[in-house]
Amino acid sequence: TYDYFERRNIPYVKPVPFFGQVWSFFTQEKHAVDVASEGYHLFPNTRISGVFTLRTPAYLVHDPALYKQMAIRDFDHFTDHVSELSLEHDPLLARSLFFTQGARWRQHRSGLSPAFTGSKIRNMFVLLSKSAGDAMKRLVVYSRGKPFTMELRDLYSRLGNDAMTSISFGVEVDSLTDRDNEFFIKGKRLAKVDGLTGLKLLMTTIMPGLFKFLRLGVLYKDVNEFYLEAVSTNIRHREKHNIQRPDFIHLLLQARKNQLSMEQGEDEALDSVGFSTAETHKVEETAGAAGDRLKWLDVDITASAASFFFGGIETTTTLLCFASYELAVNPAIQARLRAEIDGVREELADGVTPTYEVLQKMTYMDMVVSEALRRWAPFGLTNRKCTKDYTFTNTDGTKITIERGLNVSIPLKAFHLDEKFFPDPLRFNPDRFADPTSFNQDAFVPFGTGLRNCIGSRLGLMQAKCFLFCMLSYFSLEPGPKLTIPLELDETSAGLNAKHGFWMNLVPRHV
Ligand code: HEM
Repeated sequence: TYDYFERRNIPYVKPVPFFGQVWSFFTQEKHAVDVASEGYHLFPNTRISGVFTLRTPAYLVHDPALYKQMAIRDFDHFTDHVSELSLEHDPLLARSLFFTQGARWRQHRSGLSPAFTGSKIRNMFVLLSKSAGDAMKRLVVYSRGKPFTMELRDLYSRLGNDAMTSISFGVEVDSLTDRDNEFFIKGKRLAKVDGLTGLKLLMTTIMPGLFKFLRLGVLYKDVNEFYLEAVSTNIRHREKHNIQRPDFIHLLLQARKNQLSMEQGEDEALDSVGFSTAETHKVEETAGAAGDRLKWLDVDITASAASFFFGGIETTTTLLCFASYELAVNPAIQARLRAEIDGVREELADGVTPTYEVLQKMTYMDMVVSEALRRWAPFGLTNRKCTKDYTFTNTDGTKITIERGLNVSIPLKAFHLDEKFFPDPLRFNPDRFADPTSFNQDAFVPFGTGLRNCIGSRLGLMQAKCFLFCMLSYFSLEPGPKLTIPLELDETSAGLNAKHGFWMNLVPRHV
């Protein structure tokens, strides 16, 4: 078994007998993303390297151009993410876009894409900015005009929970005041990516076969039941009272009636929300799938709403935490961003709540957010399953064939921190994005690339920009006494997190 790569003359990470790379995941000396990306640093002169999970060979892509080629031109060879969840044990996650596969994924993705156009996100943005603005006003009252210290991961996950609960599940909650409301508690369990859930998620990607064999579920049973009940009740209430609200439930109900499509009036000018916006690709449904159309039962609608929550909340919270950390430790960058914010205030009806269009044209905000996504990629590793044998040429001219069924990892974080693509990569320098032609754009992939890229990039970016706008309008950010500088990362978390939290002093500005 372990001579698989030797025979093919492909560099590979030497496995720990029987465990392969999995051993390092469980000893947790390094973060799981770094363990999975180890070959990238060991073998700089190849487009791909090998690794073993238990006794099964898998690949790691080293060349961003190869990732792009696999994800776009040769997509038919890599249509799926690797995890396989069971519909029985994970009724929501197994139906969610990230985890569906084959024809079902195609139906899902092409059905959902019209819900993520610039025009639709702009409509939802009204709910988002209201939720963020109201929360900030409550923080201002709480501060009584004096500086106070706060852990920002907790704060942003509460704000994110409220915004996403409103947008995804059609329910308004206030987790700053009502700290233990059920949507916050269940939302935390839904989007939790560390502890046991994180371990199980990790297993679905590195040992999908074993995970399925053990008949494990990732999400807690009570979480599945809570959201199914909440969304079904919400749907019945809307139908009975003919309620329309610009949120995902509304769009998914339109999909149920076959009325969700790219509309004539879609305004393309709203599609780009900054340099990092993921490209939109058209996904065709396969011929065989047409007769077996997705019916958008309540469980499908709930699963989609839950997947937007699951996919969006941790990632966007992570982006906000690390961006805030960099702003706190780089006061000149914070001052420049604040000057840009103050400069657009007079265009806003109330002088503080940002609009979609105003955020769209803030260039320095975009540079700061792009650099935060580069320096601290919230999603450091993605993957593809090879669905059809794939042959390409390596740097030394030899042909390599990835066999059907093998897993391929893509080290997004390693691309972002490679000095060959981004000189002085550990330095937080938004000015890199002043001229994006100055670097290899294939290597900047915070939302992945190709047909299976992130469907929610517009929403994630707009949410992050809106929260940063509100935060810096009302407060200056300074390192708090408990903040470790430089940040010490939590190597045991499945996501990207600070070991000792993001403790900041929030100093009120008088606006
Ligand atoms: C800063 C915030 C975010 C980051 C950094 C991020 C990053 C990513 C990445 C790297 C992928 C995998 C792409 C690939 O395999 O090529 C992904 C997939 C996905 N993301 Fe996001 N994401 C963010 C926000 C969101 C939001 C707000 C939503 C939903 C509203 C969302 C929903 C999804 C879904 C459903 C997928 C799976 C797409 C598919 O398999 O077709 N994400 N995201």
